[in-house]
Amino acid sequence: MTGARRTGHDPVVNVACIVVAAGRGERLGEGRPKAFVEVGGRPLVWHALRAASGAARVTHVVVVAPDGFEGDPALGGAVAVVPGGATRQHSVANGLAALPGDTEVVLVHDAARCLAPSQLFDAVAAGVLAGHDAVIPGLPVVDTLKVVDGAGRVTATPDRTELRAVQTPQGFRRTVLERAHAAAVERGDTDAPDDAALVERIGLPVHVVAGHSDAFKVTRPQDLLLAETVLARRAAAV
Ligand SMILES: Nc1ccn([C@@H]2O[C@H](COP(=O)(O)OP(=O)(O)OP(=O)(O)O)[C@@H](O)[C@H]2O)c(=O)n1
Ligand SMILES: C[C@](O)(CO)[C@H](O)COP(=O)(O)O
Repeated sequence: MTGARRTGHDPVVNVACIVVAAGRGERLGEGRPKAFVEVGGRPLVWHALRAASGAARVTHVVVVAPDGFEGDPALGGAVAVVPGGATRQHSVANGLAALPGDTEVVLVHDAARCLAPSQLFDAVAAGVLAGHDAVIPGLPVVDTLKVVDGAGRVTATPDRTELRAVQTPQGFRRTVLERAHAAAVERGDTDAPDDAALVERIGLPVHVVAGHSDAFKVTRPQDLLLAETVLARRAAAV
């Protein structure tokens, strides 16, 4: 989709979404890139692009695709398709390099979080438009977490009320995300866990908003079963 949108009384702001879909999906073990594994009869990336394009505040969608999949029909919902990199961080950098010059806000989204709803994209974008440099969705953790040393001994039990399991889309002021990625390259970092971590490393605050239970990441085979269940629940609700 193209064209800046006027949202309510906001001035026109171009909000681009980079959907990273170039991972191998080794933990899923389907023998093909995870983003092209199907749930509800459609590839994960198709669902992710549908949600990104359906967000009222998103004006431009770039997808980062694995080798050989650049022309796949599932990518029809994206304006631009760019090649993936060796790590997620490299893939995001490739997407960033392909943004139109007038982009002011960037959302970065995992194709693997294929059922994150459009409202979550809008909520994250709204946080950036309200003045935060970086906004990420997060949910409280449901397990007690332990810090464990190399010998298998527990060294700490963090207070889980302070912990969040973070999701995508993550939203940034474009100049901040570009600075964070450039600083990572200077430091020699190549495989950041997420984009917010790169912003933290340049000393800027990252704001957390409520995540969504449907924004879980398809990582292992049982996650496909959950995705099918969510789609069936949605179909039954219409
Ligand atoms: N070189 C990479 C690695 C990951 N990703 C994307 O980043 C998201 C989160 O990555 P992850 O869930 O780890 O996907 P994979 O790397 O495919 O999974 P695995 O580690 O099991 O191989 C996914 O949408 C994936 O396609 C990417 O675009 N480029
Ligand atoms: C970006 C991310 O989805 C935030 O939770 C996550 O860090 C990706 O992790 P992965 O190990 O690359 O799947």
